[in-house]
Amino acid sequence: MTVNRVGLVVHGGRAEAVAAARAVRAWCAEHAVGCADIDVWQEGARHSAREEMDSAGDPDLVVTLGGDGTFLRGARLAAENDALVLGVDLGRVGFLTEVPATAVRAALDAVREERIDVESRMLLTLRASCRLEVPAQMEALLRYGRGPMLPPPRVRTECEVGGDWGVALNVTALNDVVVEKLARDRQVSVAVYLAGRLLACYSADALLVATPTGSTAYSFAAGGPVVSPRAEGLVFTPVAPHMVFNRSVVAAPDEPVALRVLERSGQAAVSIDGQLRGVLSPGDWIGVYAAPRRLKAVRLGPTDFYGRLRERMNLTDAPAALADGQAAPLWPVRTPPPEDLAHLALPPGPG
Ligand SMILES: NC(=O)c1ccc[n+]([C@@H]2O[C@H](COP(=O)([O-])OP(=O)(O)OC[C@H]3O[C@@H](n4cnc5c(N)ncnc54)[C@H](O)[C@@H]3O)[C@@H](O)[C@H]2O)c1
Ligand SMILES: Nc1ncnc2c1ncn2[C@@H]1O[C@H](COP(=O)(O)OP(=O)(O)OP(=O)(O)O)[C@@H](O)[C@H]1O
Repeated sequence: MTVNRVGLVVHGGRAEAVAAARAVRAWCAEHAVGCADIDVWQEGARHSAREEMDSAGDPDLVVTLGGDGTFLRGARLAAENDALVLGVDLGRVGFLTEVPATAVRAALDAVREERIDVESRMLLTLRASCRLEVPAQMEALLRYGRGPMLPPPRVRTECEVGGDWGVALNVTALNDVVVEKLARDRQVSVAVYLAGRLLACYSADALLVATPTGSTAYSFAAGGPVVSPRAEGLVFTPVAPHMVFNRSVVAAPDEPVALRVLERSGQAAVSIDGQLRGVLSPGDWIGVYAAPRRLKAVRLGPTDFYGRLRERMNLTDAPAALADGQAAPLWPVRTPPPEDLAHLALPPGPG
């Protein structure tokens, strides 16, 4: 895997991330690999993923130095170019990031020497009844948020658009697409369709569609299931629905989840991976589906997703269970697994 150019996305508000960026630039200089900073927070306007990647000289590896938010911003850029993304963990939770800051040079060596795995993760994209835009007066309110907004998503010209099938928008979500109430005091009323069939009409604070990766983010906070990132599917989760049916539904990877704002509902905001991208008025709809494109994430070894879940989410054991005994490993890993277990995902065996 030849890496000719690295794009750096840095959490500029964190000194350790700024120091780690210096280490990446030094490594690139030593190995004659081009390196460009991608300043997604540039003063003034933010740019489309295409523009960011063009001005960084089309990197084939995006390195993020920060937390999960920084990784999500880097993933959006990497997906645009089918580039690899490597997350260096300099955040508060670090659920998505792969390597500690102390291992950044070793990680870059591993990429260069092709001692890595590339994990393919599902991304979501969408079609909408109209182009997504944020009204100009809302920009002023966003100064209470995280700085400048992304430009409106462009229409995917490579797709057939219009007619009953709506406008294909160039958005990719690694975590989730969220439709949420815009006014604090007015829930949204939304009809939800799975695989083209009406599931139910919801009145709720928000409705979200998550990937398996995003199942541990907002969907998890709203009571949704934890889904292995190796599984395929779309998780629909309502947030505070005022109705009896409040469960998540997990759709198959080829089943779209569509959300239509009902006639007398309040307006709704659309967020993609936590970033506000548009406003829906009554009658508007979005259809969310698995993108043909996937994220290519650098892995330095087998991912211990459940270990990370236990550790990063501070999962605690039942007090009575702790009093009743210690959890020993389920199966010994000192010998190769018997034939009937050989096809299963188990911790690495000897050697
Ligand atoms: N109530 C909530 O939990 C809530 C509300 C809004 C948005 N979000 C999530 O925040 C995400 C954007 O992240 P951000 O860091 O830019 O904003 P943020 O700083 O508001 O992040 C929320 C938290 O979620 C963590 N996180 C992000 N992605 C994760 C994942 N896939 N698995 C586990 N934890 C994850 C982050 O580390 C952070 O602690 C959105 O995609 C959405 O899922 C969560
Ligand atoms: N290059 C930069 N210049 C200025 N501000 C920056 C830069 N990079 C990041 N920031 C600031 O840091 C914030 C990033 O916050 P965010 O919560 O997304 O971080 P994170 O990567 O998820 O880490 P954490 O896990 O600590 O939240 C941005 O809102 C922005 O204000």
